Parts: sequence; C-alpha cells; structure tokens
Amino acid sequence: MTFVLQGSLLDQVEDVGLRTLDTGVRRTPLSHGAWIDVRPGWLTGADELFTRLTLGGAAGVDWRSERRVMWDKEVATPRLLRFYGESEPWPDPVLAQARSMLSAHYREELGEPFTTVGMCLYRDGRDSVTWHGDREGRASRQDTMVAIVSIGAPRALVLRPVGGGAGRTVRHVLGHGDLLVMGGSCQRTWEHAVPKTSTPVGPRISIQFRPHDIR
Ligand SMILES: O=C(O)CCC(=O)C(=O)O
Ligand SMILES: [Fe+2]
Repeated sequence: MTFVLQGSLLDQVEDVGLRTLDTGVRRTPLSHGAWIDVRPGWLTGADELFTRLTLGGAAGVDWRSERRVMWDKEVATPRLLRFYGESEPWPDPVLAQARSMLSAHYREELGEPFTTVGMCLYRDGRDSVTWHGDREGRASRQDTMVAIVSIGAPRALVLRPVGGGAGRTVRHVLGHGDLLVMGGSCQRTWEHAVPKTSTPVGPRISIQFRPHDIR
C-alpha cells in the first residue's frame, strides 16, 4: 500500500522526534471528572513517520482489516488497524520514546505507565469510527488515560457526554503530530468518534497509547 501525502514545507525539513511536554499542554475540563489535554505539534517529522508506517513489507506495519456484524451482514470496519502489545516489537523507535515521555509526564496522575500502542489508518474521508468509549478491560470501571498522536491529514475527533447532550459536543481537528490525551472518567462518562467527511481528505494515522488492560 502506498500513500502520497501532501506535506507542509515546514515538516519536510524536520526529523522524526518529540518536543517537550513541559510546556504547550493545555487542559480542558469536561464534565463528570473527564478532561482532555491537547499539545499541538508534539511530534516533529510527522510526514516522515507517516511514510515509514505505510511503507508495507517488513519495514512498515501489517495493517489489518477487521470485520463486524451490522444488521445481520458482516462488513469491514471502515479503517485499518494494528494493535501492538507490551512484548511485541514496535514498528518505529519514536513510538517507544513517546510511550516513555507520556509515562513520565503523567506518572503521578495516572499511577502506572502507558504500555501498548494501537494504530488506526483512515484511508480517506469515508473511513471513520462511530461513537464509543474505550471501555474494554479496566476502563469500564476505572478512570484512565488514552493518549492519541495524529499524523497525516487533519481529521476531527469529536467528544460528547454519554447519551448525547445537544450543544455539548467538543470538536478538535487533529493533524501533523498533534497530541490529545483523554483522561479522568472520559472513557466511561464521555464518548468519542471520528466522523466521516465528504470533504476530500488524504489518509490519516491515529496512534494511541494506553496502560495495561485498557482498550
Ligand atoms: O482516530 C482516533 O484518533 C480515535 C481512535 C479511537 O478512538 C479508537 O481507536 O479507540
Ligand atoms: Fe477510542
């Protein structure tokens, strides 16, 4: 699979790396003890990382299509996925650096390290994920954190309180190495989604870090 990415001029001269988390992180409290932190442009060289993760073959990621049953028919989930556990080799060294920096930054508040990395590839505006909370494992009953780094084409990540709540939807357009962390009760009391868009958009990769037994 090969994707051509329209990179920004600025990013073309940047190496893949991470900026500090000591500055630039802005927290927005939601309701019910949920919050989000946003750190724009945390990852540098986002276009280069995007290319590495979509190269295919041994150097890239073996992206997988999942299927689910919808209205009695089995259909492909509209995005490609790859989840890496704690003991598997990860496809790029910057991912382990990101995990370490996030674990250090949130150590006191989270009380445990981030351990896994999950990735989703949205090939174009038709790919999406519907409203959900990451509630598998302990996340159904405990506060936790899910940290998302977004690369490739900017896409909106939207959040709303469980059960809707007109006028309370929070929308963040993420792209180019932006970091968004969902914390507190966010996975239980709020839902999030990446809606489809009819605007022509290029591919996007979402990289999610989670603690052990959270998914
Ligand atoms: O695309 C994103 O950034 C969100 C993905 C997501 O919510 C999930 O895979 O659980
Ligand atoms: Fe999610």
